[in-house]
Amino acid sequence: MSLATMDGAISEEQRSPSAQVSIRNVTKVFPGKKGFFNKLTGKASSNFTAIEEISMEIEPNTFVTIIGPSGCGKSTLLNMIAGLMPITGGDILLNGEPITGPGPDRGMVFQNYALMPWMTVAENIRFAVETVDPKISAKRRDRIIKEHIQLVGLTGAEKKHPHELSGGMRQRVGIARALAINPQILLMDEPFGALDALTRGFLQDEIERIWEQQRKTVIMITHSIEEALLLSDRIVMMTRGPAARVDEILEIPFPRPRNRETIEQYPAYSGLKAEMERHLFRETRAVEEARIGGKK
Ligand SMILES: Nc1ncnc2c1ncn2[C@@H]1O[C@H](COP(=O)(O)OP(=O)(O)OP(=O)(O)O)[C@@H](O)[C@H]1O
Repeated sequence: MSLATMDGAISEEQRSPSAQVSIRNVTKVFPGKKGFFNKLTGKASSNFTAIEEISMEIEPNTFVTIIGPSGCGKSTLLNMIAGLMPITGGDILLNGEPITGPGPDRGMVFQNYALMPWMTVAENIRFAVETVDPKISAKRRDRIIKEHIQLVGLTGAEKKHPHELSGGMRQRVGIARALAINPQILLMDEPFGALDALTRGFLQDEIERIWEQQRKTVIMITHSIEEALLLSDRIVMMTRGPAARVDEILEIPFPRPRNRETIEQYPAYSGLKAEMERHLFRETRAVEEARIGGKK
């Protein structure tokens, strides 16, 4: 990934010719409501600029995390990369082509798992595989399902339904389903946010192990500084909203495979952690101050 400027703009020479994802001056404005009440009062609620002129280039096989204060627009940005939400201004390119909607080149993992409750583990994965490739042979499909259930450590749970699984196991299904369509990019929106600390740690280790095997490009949102430092090659720190921007992009130099027990011993670890803490405290404090000021 290259570039990170306070004003978000990138010049031609900063643009990476090898970028897999190019986010160029992207802005998202949510339109104000024009409901019945607004018609009666003659007042329309004003438009809301969530993010403004965000730019970054992401090279293949990099693990990128996005971190920033609550409500700054992380999910908005990820949803636009996923093609689930229209872009107001700018472009998001995947391999040089503008993203205009969702596609099998991007697999998504959601915080709330988003599994089909009436389907078993194997059926949830099968559904995704068949949606992407309706003509796939049964033999190949079943092999993909089996391999991905194995990959996330769920062998034996193939016939269980989501309600029979713990949160950690459900998210393993979510990860298997996203990877089973063999996407170029894995998009993860706070994938471990709903899990207890221990399960979260186990799944972080699993993601690190799977990433070592597959080296897919990952773009992940997290609120955890330690999680970002354990998993990322680059950490994108966003400013507070409205009109959130990229403040800085940190390069994470630790060698791989990484291990949570040893990573803290690298000399750069404490400095990077302190920098991220300072950023998040500063941005979150400003959000709180604006909120209190707004209530007066
Ligand atoms: N559909 C929508 N209509 C209007 N405003 C929206 C919509 N979706 C998001 N927003 C606003 O855009 C801003 C960014 O929201 P978003 O969910 O992307 O932030 P986030 O950084 O992912 O938050 P969190 O860390 O709390 O999950 C917020 O102020 C939110 O209220």
